[in-house]
Formats: sequence, C-alpha cells, structure tokens
Amino acid sequence: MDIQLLPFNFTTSLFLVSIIFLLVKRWKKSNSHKKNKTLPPTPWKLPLIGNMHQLVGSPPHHALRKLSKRYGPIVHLQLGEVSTIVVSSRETAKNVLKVHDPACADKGENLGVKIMWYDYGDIAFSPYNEHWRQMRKICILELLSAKNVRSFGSIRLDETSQLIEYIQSCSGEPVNLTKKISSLISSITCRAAFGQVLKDKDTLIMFMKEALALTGGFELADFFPSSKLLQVISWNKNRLWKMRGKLDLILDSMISEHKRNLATTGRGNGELGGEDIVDVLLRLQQSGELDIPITNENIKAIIFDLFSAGTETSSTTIDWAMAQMMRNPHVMAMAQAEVRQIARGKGTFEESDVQSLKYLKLVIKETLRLNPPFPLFPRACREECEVNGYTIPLKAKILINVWALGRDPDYWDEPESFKPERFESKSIDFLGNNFEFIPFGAGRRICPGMNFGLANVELPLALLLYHFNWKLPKGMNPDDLDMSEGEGISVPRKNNLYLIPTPYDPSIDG
Ligand code: HEM
Repeated sequence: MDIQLLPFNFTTSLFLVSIIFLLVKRWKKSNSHKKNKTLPPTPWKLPLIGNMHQLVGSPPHHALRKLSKRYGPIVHLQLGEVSTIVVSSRETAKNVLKVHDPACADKGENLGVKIMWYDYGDIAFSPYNEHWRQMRKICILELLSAKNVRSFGSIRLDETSQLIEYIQSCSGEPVNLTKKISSLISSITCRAAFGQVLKDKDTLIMFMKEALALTGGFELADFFPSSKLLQVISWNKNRLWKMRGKLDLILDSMISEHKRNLATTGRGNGELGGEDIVDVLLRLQQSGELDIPITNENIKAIIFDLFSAGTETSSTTIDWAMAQMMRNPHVMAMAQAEVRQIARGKGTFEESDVQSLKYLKLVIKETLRLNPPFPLFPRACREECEVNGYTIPLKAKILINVWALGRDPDYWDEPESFKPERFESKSIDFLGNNFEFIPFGAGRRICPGMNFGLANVELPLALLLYHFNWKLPKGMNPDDLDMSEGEGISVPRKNNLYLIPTPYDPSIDG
C-alpha cells in the first residue's frame, strides 16, 4: 500500500503541527462518541493514525487477511479518521451483503474516484440512490443484458481473430500477451459499447490503469477527509486532476462525435445498426423523460466506468488464467484437448462452441477464486446496523476480502493450488449465493457486467488455446514464472506475461 509522504520544509512543518493538533482533538472527540457501541475487535492502535501502520509493507488484501486470522472474521480498523470494517468469512459476508444489503450498499468516498469518476456520477462508485438505480437499469437494458451480450459475438470473434493473426505472425518470438489481451478486450468493449474502437484507446487504457492504481493504494488525504490542508496539498490529487483534464478532452470529443453523426445520418452510432449506450444516454438526456436528469458529466462517468470495468477485469482474468495454466501444464493440456476436440473436423472454433466448454469454464472459475480482479471490494454503511453482534457505524467503510475468502482452508482443500477439478464436485457458483466465492460481488450491487465479462474471457481464451501451443521464454521453468501482484483497487499481475507461441496444426490430430 502506497502511503504518500509529504514534502517537508519549514512552512509545511508549521501547518503540519497545527493540523496534527486539530486532528488529535477531533480523534479524541470521535472516539468518545464510540464508547457505548460494541465495535468488532480492533487491533492495537496508535494515536492519530490508528491502525494505518498495520497495512504498510504488503498488499492490503494480504495484510488484512493476516489481521483477520488473528482478530476474527470481522475486524474494525481505525484508519486515520475512517472507521473501516474488514469482512473475511462466508457467514459475515452473507450478513453484510445479504441480510444487511440495503444498509451496506453505499460505496464510500475516495479522492481518486471523486476526481476520475466525475464526483461519483457513474454506477460503480455512486452512492446507493435514485441516480444509481436509474443508471444501472439503463446500462443493463441497453448494453449488458444476456441478449445484448450474445449479439456482440461477431465483434468478439472479429477482434480475437485479428489477435490470432497477429500472434501467428510472431511464431517463435515472445509475445507480450498482457498488452495484447488488454488491447483486445478494450477494443471489444469500445465496439460493443461505443460503436467503434476509439482512436484514443491506448491513452484511455493508460489513464484507467493509473486511476485504478491510485484509487486502491490509499491516499493520505482519504484517511483524514476532514483535513482541508491534506486535501489541498495531496500529491496524487494534482496528478489526478491533470489526468482528468486530458480524460475530459477525449470524452467530450467522443460525445460531440456521437451527436454529429446522429445529426448527419439520423442513425445511431452502434456498430450493429442501432444506438450504442452513448446514443441512448444522449437521447434520454434530451427527452426530459428521466426521473433524475442526467448531465454530460454523468455520461462521461458512465463511459469511463464501462470502459474501465469492462476492460481491466476481463483482461486481468485472461492474463492470470494463462499464467496459471503455464505454471500447471497438465491443466493447459486438458483445456487445449477440450477446445481442439470440440473444433475437430471443423478446423475452427466458433462462439456457439463456448457453451460446450466444460473444463475451460472450471479453469476460469478457479482463476477467479485465486486471483479475483477485485480482491478487496468496498462497500460503505448507510444505516448503522449490527453484524455478528457488533455495531457497524454509520459511514464506516466496509472491505470484503474476496481474495481471503477464496483461499480460506475452512472452505477449500489445498486452497493455494490451482485445481479446476475442485469445482466439478462442488456445486459452488459465482452468482452471489455462495459467499466463500464472490468474485462478482453479491446483493444489490453485484456486477451487472458478469455475462459480458465472462463472454469476453471465454472466447479469447478458447481461441488462444486452440490456435497455439505456448512456451515460456529463455528456457524458463513453470515454477520460475513470476506471479506477483500489481497495485490498485483491481489487481493485475505485476509484470507483463511474455509467452512464445507455436501455431497448432489440426491435421496432426486428424
Ligand atoms: C471478469 C469480469 C468481471 C469481474 C470479476 C467483475 C467484478 C465486479 C465486482 C466485484 C463488482 C463489485 C460488486 C459489489 O460491490 O458487490 C463489480 C461491479 C461492477 N461491474 Fe463488474 N466485473 C467484471 C466485468 C464487468 C464488465 C465487463 C462490466 C461492464 C462493461 C462491469 C461493470 C460493472 C459495474 C457497472 C459495476 C458496479 C455495479 C454497482 O455498483 O451497482 N463489470 N464488478
């Protein structure tokens, strides 16, 4: 976790002393309010920073699992001024996400999100309110429904085939698969959602990655929201505002282009003939029919939401799945055998064939268990409630440690091993009912992009496995493959995955 250090000179030191004085006063006051409540167990704290020091040094989901092992499945941390509840057991997750779902359906505040997602005007970071309800409904209906997702099959196949062609041209050379997959998924998302591959797609990917990294490594100002000084002098804030300025230019031009095309052709911008989600939002904005009017800022927030949620999650999943299969060659061999068996005699693999892929679906499940794209997803308390007999204070931040749940030996045999077969005998799914396995979340705020995300993982993975045999570069052994995690609210692999492809010749198998 990144904790920013402040520039230290005489003037700032004077400011700091006075701010520390004010913060200590406020901290004492806020603690005195809490005396009568039974908060969940809290590890020992330091004045002012509370438990912040216990999160330094390892990724947050690791540090929090360690604390949960010691203090139990529900832990209270005082992170500066912010009360934070950490949830790490199936039963507690169920209590928060099902029993107390409405009370725990907010998302909390975060400086990076506020700046980059237009003051929480999107869906994923919006508070639980009418704006959220309306936007979620529109996006499901117009983009993310199972019917829409199926209709994007031709886009998926076209983009993946282009990637396959590119990789075929690199035969014998290492390919930066991480970069290529990220570009593939963002192209699919852009064509499906915004009618075309954006010319600024690579810049958007860069902004998205940086924004996601900065929003997950907590910013000092987020721990002391009442400190005006910290809000002003935050280093990340300046970086984020610069990025936001550039993001505005890209998204404003995208909206203008949509309006211009609509005015000149009279038709929607959607690649498949109709409207895309931007056209729909612009039409609804102008119609005046909506209960909650939407602004241009809201439309930009939704575009960035769909682009980031759509791209990062699916590409991260494919990347982890390929890396896990490289480390477990017998799994790779079984997944390849299945794909090739289904395509035998046809010489090709089609989107409709995905439905027959039983083993590859287990591989994807196992990947999401060990490497969920959001290892620690946030909620926030909008009504004080009681969980496991403890008080969850109003406005407390709630962190669900999905990563720890997926690796808990109470629920999983050999939890650290990559064994897709485990799901054959377990009727556990990720639909939000089995709380030890919730990579897509659960309850009211469960991921609405699950169908789209899975479709964008399944077909590209199947085609990568069908068309190529894969080797690690420089005679590396499977155990040498670096599986370290990157930083941020979504956790990709730290280093890019380079693999050497050899095209598969179907005639060998008859
Ligand atoms: C492997 C793919 C994906 C995974 C693992 C994933 C995971 C998640 C998780 C954990 C949440 C938070 C759920 C909660 O708070 O209970 C979420 C929310 C969300 N996801 Fe996904 N997601 C994926 C793909 C997508 C795609 C493709 C889209 C859209 C293009 C999408 C759009 C969203 C949105 C809009 C939300 C916010 C929902 C709300 O707050 O109501 N996701 N996702």
